[in-house]
Amino acid sequence: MWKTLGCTNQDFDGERIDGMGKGHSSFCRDIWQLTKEYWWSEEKWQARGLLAVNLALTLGHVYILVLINEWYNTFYNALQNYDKDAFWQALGEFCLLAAIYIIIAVYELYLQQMLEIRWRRWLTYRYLDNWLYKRTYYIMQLLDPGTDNPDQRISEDLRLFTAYTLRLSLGLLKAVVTLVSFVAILWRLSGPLHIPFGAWQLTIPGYLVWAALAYAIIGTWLTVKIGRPLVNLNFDQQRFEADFRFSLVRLREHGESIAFYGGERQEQANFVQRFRHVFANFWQLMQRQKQLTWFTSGYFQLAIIFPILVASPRYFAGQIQLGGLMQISSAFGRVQDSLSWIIDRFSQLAEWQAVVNRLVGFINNMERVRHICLNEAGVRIRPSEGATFTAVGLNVCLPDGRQLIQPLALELRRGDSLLVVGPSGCGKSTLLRTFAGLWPFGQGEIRIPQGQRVLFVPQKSYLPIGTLREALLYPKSPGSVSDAAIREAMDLCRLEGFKDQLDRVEDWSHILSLGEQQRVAFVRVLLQKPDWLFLDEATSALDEPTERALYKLLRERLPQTTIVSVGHRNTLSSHHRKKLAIDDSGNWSILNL
Ligand SMILES: Nc1ncnc2c1ncn2[C@@H]1O[C@H](COP(=O)(O)OP(=O)(O)OP(=O)(O)O)[C@@H](O)[C@H]1O
Repeated sequence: MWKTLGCTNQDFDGERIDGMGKGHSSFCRDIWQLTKEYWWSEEKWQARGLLAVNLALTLGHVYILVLINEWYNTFYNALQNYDKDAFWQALGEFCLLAAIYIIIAVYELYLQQMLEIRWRRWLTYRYLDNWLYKRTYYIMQLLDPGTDNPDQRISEDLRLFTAYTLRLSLGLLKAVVTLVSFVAILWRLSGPLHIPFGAWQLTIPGYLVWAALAYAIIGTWLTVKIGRPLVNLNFDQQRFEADFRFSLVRLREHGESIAFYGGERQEQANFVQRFRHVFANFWQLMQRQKQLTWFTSGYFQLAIIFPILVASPRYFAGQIQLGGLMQISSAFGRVQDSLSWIIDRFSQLAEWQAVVNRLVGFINNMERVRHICLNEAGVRIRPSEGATFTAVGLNVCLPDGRQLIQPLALELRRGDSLLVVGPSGCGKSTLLRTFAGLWPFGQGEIRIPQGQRVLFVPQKSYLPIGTLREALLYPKSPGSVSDAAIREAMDLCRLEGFKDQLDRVEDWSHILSLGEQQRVAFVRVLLQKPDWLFLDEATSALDEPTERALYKLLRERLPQTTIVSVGHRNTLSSHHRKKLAIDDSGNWSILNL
């Protein structure tokens, strides 16, 4: 049954990472998918304007480099010719060029960073919207365990993506323009090379250009070959680091429970185990980077003397002066720099590709789980026509397709109260999740009255870190209810001891007892006044008199509210009019109390 519905988490195996082997066209498609929306968004004019200024500065940068290269010729010739006037004039020119260069360099970085952070802000909000939309964050946990650490993707990967995309694409542009400009200069300075072959003579025009091209292309090819495994290694490194960090955060979150159990040894073993992955992967990364560094540093050292070596025959033949030799050396360096740009950036390109894979995988999987839930979920939630809550042929299953509860038919009217009972693990909480539209596994239909307030209260309610007022009103905003109303609800729910602490900022889940946290949930109920209230063992940590008082309060204050409670205690029966009993095999019956 579940296979035809497609509603099982076995449909997902996470995104596949093929690294460089993924294919350039699909990589470009991925980049385009991530990039296009911002440049056509409501921020497009600011973004495009900033990009245009960045492009102009990049081109200006290259132009200044060309002028400085020309300056080499003048300056070294002045030195060689002992020409003092030309020397001072060249120094003056240099000061001017250097001043312009500094201004361009400062604003190039500043405006690029401005564009980076604006783009990151836009993408972060978009990813957050997507992640929170229609409870995608929760459904992903059920349907798509392959998407690891979404938090890291939103905080870290988006930062890297915007930084790399801008730096690498502007860097590429600079490299191409520099290459074209300096190849032209090198060609002009180079002259032909004559190689004698017995009676014949081989003439290579512009031989310095060919030497620079050959040097850089061979170097680039070797670097790509050596550095290719870095793509997957970087991807894994990010994942292992995030897993390790997350396990540390869990210790902090569950510190008390772990301390009661004395689970430090177990936790330590868990940390060590996770850190082993970090270590082992980093070790491989190191080895690979070592190989790459052997190569690249040798390559760059050789690049210092290589141009002088190849241009020296013309110098010693008296065809060029010292200024020409120095200009050749500088131009050769620029050609080689821009061609071997990929060498310098290889590990960044690898990481960039890993980041793009992760982000595209994340956004596609978010869309996929939402699509499945909207179109293929077995349990459909529809608005009901009257003021009744109805479940029709509701078949609740586990993610692997096993049936939990036999097809259920249920009708609840305004003011009704239903207690759901059954042995532990029979599916009571899962039934409430299904009512809330959080559980897509199964079949059937739920009809919920439209435009009415529905509130689900779990055994342990979420308490945000912040003021007690925020915790009491969650998810409403702090200004939405008066302090007088909050204090009155606190009195009624026996939280009067905290009335003067509404502004205290704390992690309240670590301060309030479980019973107090359950009373906070009842304050929320009184303040939010839902029409339909679902309570999942919401009074399990309270003593019986307090439980009785709170249910009495609900009846007095919210007489029209329909209450569905899940619980094990016999005392709960007296607060409800109907009982839904479920057994271990998923059979059910409804009794009047
Ligand atoms: N995300 C999940 N993936 C797989 N199985 C799950 C998941 N969530 C719950 N289950 C299983 O579904 C079954 C029903 O769980 P549920 O929490 O609904 O039981 P319950 O009747 O509320 O139990 P209790 O009375 O102990 O709270 C259990 O066997 C549980 O292990």
